[in-house]
Amino acid sequence: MASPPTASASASEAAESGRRSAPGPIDVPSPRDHLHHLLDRRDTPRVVHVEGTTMQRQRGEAAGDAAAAAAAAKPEVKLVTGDGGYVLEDVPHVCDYLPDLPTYSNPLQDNPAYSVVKQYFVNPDDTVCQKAIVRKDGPRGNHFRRAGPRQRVFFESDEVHACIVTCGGLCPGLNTVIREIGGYRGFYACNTIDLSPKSVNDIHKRGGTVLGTSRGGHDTMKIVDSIQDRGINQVYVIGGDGTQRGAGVIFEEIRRRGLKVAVAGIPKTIDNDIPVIDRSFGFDTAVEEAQRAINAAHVEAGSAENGIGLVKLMGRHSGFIAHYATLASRDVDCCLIPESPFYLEGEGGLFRYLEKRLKENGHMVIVVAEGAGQKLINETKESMGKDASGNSILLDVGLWLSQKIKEHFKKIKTTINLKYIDPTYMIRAIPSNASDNVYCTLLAHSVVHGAMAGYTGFTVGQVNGRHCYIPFYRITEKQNKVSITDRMWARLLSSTNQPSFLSKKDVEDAKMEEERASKFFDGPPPNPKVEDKVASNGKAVK
Ligand SMILES: Nc1ncnc2c1ncn2[C@@H]1O[C@H](COP(=O)(O)OP(=O)(O)O)[C@@H](O)[C@H]1O
Ligand SMILES: O=P(O)(O)OC[C@H]1O[C@](O)(COP(=O)(O)O)[C@@H](O)[C@@H]1O
Ligand SMILES: [Mg+2]
Repeated sequence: MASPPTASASASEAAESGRRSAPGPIDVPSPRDHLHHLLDRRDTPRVVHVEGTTMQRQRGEAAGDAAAAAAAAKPEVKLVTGDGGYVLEDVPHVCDYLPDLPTYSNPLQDNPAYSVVKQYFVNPDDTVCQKAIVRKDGPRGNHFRRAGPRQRVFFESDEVHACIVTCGGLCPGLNTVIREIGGYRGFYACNTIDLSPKSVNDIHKRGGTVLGTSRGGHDTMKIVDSIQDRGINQVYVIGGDGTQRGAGVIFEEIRRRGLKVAVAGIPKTIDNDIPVIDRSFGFDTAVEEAQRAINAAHVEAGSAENGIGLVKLMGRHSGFIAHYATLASRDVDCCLIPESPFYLEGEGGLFRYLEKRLKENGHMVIVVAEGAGQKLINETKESMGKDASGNSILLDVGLWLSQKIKEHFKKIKTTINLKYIDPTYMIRAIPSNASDNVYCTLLAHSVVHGAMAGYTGFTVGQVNGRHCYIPFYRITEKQNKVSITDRMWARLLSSTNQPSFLSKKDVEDAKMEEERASKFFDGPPPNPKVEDKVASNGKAVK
């Protein structure tokens, strides 16, 4: 097993030195506070804290009673602290609960294709920092274990009996990931397909998933029974936040049963709503494909008097596709996303802006993310309940908005030509583009390397351009959202010239909220206050 990085200062020393009182309305975390945030997460009561090279495990399952079993079923936070406010949020390893497993030399070293590589195996101590921007006097911050092939592996090739499962909505690139992981079996007897190099040969050129997908129906005990009965020892789970949550529960049950089974996730979401990682696969493809719909809307709008082209794009809670598709297109006059509430009537409202834009330009294009304006719609329509996975079913903002715009212009006796385009399912059903294909391939390789090395209970992800292994709880504890207080959203506002729909107070509230969230979830900030400085020996610098 990979040994954690050495640290000259003890965590308690570093933690003690970092403690400071809250200096203002926004409490900037010291390294100690940050550690406490990690340790105190509601759903993560069990902690394995590693100082330097010594692992100290604090686990309750040995007691064997119900409380201990319940505690054992909760996710575990595995921390390694080092010099200068360094924190590694490590992932579980099969050796954590099966300490005496044999290891084997990685068969890849005999692969002629890789013989030219200078240093093929990654150093087991390599970690990837979560925040790319740090200051010389700031803490080094949060890190994740670097992905890649290890010299020693915990599974012999012949012994591997893997399964792949895809869940949730479709996303371009699913088949590429399946193809690159290689093929094995799924969970349920009447619902599995055997994959072979031949059968997966050209699936990356097809949209959808050759395995099929579904929502709901997660039954942890049945799934783990099935894994056990079939002798599966590597489980690859491709899916979004819901799926990764499900994978976390499967992993906990597998650990409770003491099975030598690696459970690894590959984050899938066209919405790009998974936190921590740079972007999710399929997102790039979706933004590219959305251009076709936006172009069509622009052509339609530009060819009619007072033409309005309205395009709905996916994005349940996160408007990234709409945001980036708008920025890429430059033909869009207004982009509406779930993160930025808007209103229709009055000064600064959508209708005034539409009237102005039509007067100036004779036509316009609006892009709306499917989760935008749901509160507004709910004022007049009943909610649609939940899907089988428990996600709220959204009301169609595109149809609603089309109706509202038509009613408004009728009221002010202005003739308009509105064309509504909903390309959502067409976008997510296409195969991945070249860039996503390469991304999926590399993610698939990284996840297999992790499982072979015995890591488990992790999701593979790209952070600051490097692949790493991220504990499940980090991926599922919050959603990645468009930050309406950062430069990227400002760039969009300046490119479309649309109103921000936000009052000064809304902006202040949004800033406070985002700062609070990043304090809790993202680790120490790059610019801690002077009193929070920590020297390389872990002592506070005054
Ligand atoms: N908290 C959870 N525990 C166990 N399984 C879950 C949990 N949340 C979602 N799931 C399961 O994960 C699968 C996919 O979830 P869903 O929300 O539909 O898609 P996505 O993974 O794309 O977000 C479903 O089968 C759902 O039942
Ligand atoms: O109609 P469906 O198939 O339930 O999917 C709709 C949802 O699926 C998505 O495409 C992806 O959502 P998930 O990542 O949760 O699967 C959303 O953008 C959309 O709201
Ligand atoms: Mg989801």
